[in-house]
Amino acid sequence: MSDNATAARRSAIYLLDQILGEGRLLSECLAAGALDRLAPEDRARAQRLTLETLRGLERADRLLENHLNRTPALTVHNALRLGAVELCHGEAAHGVVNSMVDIVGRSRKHGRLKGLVNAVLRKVAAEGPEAWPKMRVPRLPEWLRDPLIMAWGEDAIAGMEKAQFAGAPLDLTVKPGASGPGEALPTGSTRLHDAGQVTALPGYGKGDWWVQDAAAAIPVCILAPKSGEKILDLCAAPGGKTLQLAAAGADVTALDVSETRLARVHENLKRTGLKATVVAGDALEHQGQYDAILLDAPCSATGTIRRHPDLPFAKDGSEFGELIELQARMLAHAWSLLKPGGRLVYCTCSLLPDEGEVQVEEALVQHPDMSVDRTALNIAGIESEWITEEGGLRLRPDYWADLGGMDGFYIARLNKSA
Ligand SMILES: C[S@@+](CC[C@H](N)C(=O)[O-])C[C@H]1O[C@@H](n2cnc3c(N)ncnc32)[C@H](O)[C@@H]1O
Repeated sequence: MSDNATAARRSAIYLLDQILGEGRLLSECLAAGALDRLAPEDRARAQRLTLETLRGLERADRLLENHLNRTPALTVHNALRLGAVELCHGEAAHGVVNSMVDIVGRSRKHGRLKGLVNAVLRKVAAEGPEAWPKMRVPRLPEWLRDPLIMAWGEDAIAGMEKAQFAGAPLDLTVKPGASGPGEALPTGSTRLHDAGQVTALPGYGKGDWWVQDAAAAIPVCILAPKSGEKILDLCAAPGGKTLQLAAAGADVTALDVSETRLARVHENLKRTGLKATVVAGDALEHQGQYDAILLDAPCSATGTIRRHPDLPFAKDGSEFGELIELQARMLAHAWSLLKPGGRLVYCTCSLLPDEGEVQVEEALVQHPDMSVDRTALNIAGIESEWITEEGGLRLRPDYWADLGGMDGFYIARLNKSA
């Protein structure tokens, strides 16, 4: 057992404690420096272990409950869950068990439970790996599963859960005229299934491409930016769509309320050699007149669970009402910043119709000079059955099942009368 492997496991258990016990998102823990003390490869390992444990949590709990009389303290439970997932993924039993016994044994509060950890994990090592693939695909929690079933039906949700359990490959958007690694997807992004370290991939240093889920690259294709146009990217950070707009030669203003997240936009622009005016500010207070606007509004992010399996555990849906209200206000304000004859793309990485289809239906009632442009959806790789009644585009994680799925998104192009 290497010290590094144990350090990564200890950090993964800490992250699981934060997500499952404190309701914090993994991204928040990382931004707060949770893994800063680890070497880069151990940091990557701790993150991978955390994500794998969350994806397999339901199965791990089922295996563990057979050997536990009562649920232990959260941190011990998380050590057992992590151990169970690693064992069932084929990791050598002695390394995993010794490491978890060591971690729990060193805890002042829980050290006396190291015998229990040893005994339980040995039983899981004996029977878990064979049982694991026969267990059901882990389900979303009911607070999210129920409204999604109402919206899309049981079969679709089962497909989404399968995609979420499988996790996401790495998608790249390649700068026009450059090339990038990976296989080409129908919409033009490229995809790698075993990417490894992103910064080591060819073209990273030259800024030939950036990481962006294939679904997240579609809104800008639908906006169809033209060289020289004055375009506002209203909620821009970390900047994947800003880069697409800038790469098309548009005169881009990239605005976001979060200074911390805007640092990523600056980094991305620098690496790719692309240009945009970056503004820190509230979208609701911004002024100006633009040829085109991209509104990638803050949302529940329920379309990104393939990549962020912490979300259903850290959240409970209680703040979604406020987000839905904010989206409506942002859309109304963005509309006032659009020149007559201009176009706006509204999008969210959400699976909830209230953050997509319903927002557009309501905006159409409120703005007589607004119309949905269905012809703008006529781009490579878009299937006609993904187009919604009101004329938007609904993308779901269960689409492209054979290719490795895509993030859930809602996208609509709205044109303003001249
Ligand atoms: C879905 S993310 C944007 C992702 C980005 N468009 C991209 O492609 O990389 C939503 C963003 O909205 C920002 N945001 C939230 N409230 C805002 C507000 N009132 N004004 C401006 N930005 C806001 C958040 O900081 C977050 O970066």
